[in-house]
Amino acid sequence: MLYKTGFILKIVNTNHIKKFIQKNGCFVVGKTSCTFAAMTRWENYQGSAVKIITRYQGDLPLHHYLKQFFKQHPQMGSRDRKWISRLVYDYFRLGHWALDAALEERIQKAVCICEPGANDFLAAINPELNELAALPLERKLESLTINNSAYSAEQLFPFAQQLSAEIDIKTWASSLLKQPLLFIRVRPGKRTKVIDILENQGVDFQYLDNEAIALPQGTNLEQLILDKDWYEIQDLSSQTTMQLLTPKPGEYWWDCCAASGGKSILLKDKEPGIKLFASDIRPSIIQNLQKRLTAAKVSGFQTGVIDLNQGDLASLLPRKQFDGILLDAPCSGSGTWGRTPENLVYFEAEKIDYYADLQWKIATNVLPYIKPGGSFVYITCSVFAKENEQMVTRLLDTGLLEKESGGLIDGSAKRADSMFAVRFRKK
Ligand SMILES: C[S@@+](CC[C@H](N)C(=O)[O-])C[C@H]1O[C@@H](n2cnc3c(N)ncnc32)[C@H](O)[C@@H]1O
Repeated sequence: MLYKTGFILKIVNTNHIKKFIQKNGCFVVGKTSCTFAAMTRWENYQGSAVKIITRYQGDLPLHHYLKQFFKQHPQMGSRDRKWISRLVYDYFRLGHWALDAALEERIQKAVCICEPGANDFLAAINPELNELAALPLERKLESLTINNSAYSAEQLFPFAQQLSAEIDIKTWASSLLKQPLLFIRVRPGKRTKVIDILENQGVDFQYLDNEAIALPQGTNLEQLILDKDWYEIQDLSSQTTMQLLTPKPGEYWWDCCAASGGKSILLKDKEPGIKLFASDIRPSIIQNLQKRLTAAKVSGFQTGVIDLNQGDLASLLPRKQFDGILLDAPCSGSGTWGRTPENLVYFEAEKIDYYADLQWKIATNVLPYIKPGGSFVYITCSVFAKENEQMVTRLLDTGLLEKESGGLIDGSAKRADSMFAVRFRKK
């Protein structure tokens, strides 16, 4: 803005303007009177958030989009980037509630609702809302309207009809208004070392059951824990799926939608004595998996690139049958929308059928490769019945499987993702 207003540079000392900008965020010229009006740092943040929300079309993950945006605006420092990102993420957390409202109103109310208390942005931009921001979430939701529209869970989350029966829409929708925590899984034998570091560095952490530790979002783990094989970043509910995995030494397991290998490492940590085959649909994904497993010092695994949406897989597999198959299926990801609230706004309900069809095809294509008596673990990070309970019913109807245990893993009260995981036994 400063550099467009060339004539100012002629009449005012440039250092003076630079100092002014550092303090206030920017500098504008009143068009008619030629008097100078200061745009505060906070107005600037709001302006940038409006720009981002207007331009973003949901076609790539929001964190990638923000990264690109900040790359194009290198003058923004880390504090600026953090604040602008917070405003944008809070905006999307409101889901479909009053999407037609003016962006500035919606951003300010989103910050009031989603931030845990009074904050510098609202103090500067809207002190009245800042007073409300200190109240408990329920009180804020009762007292606020956006563009004259009152809050309801169904307005925020219009897919209530599709939810798994165990999920209460009110609790679910309000859980989306809070940013989830960062969870790590401490690798075997590293618990004391990791906890010592976190304590010595004064990190505000919570040690949970098993190997899980909850940390505030934004904790810079890479700087804190230099040994990368001491922990894995893994959501709490994803860690909980470990309870269903029962690999025994010498068994041969197939992680058939392995992505970068989060569950492969989980399997190997649970039972290092298994042999593991990990596959996914694209070579680049498998290259990442190989790097990640090597960095995690995991050995004894083979990999493959396989599209499971096709019939005869036998020639692509390292053996005819496996003791266990883990299918962490491609899904709507709706159980993780607390972390990716942009999907709450851009998701189209027809996609649920697309994923359910794909999950069915993949599951029925891999079933022949499980030994009789072997395990089949089906996992999604979805909260939709069609991808979860209804898929279990369809799989049981094949007559090939018995359900052993599992179901919904509701992470909403723990500020974690929600997942669905079931272990079957092949008859
Ligand atoms: C939910 S992710 C798996 C996450 C992984 N298990 C983990 O713990 O990090 C689902 C994976 O399924 C893969 N996928 C999608 N369609 C596929 C197909 N037709 N055949 C094989 N894999 C597929 C995706 O590439 C994606 O990596």
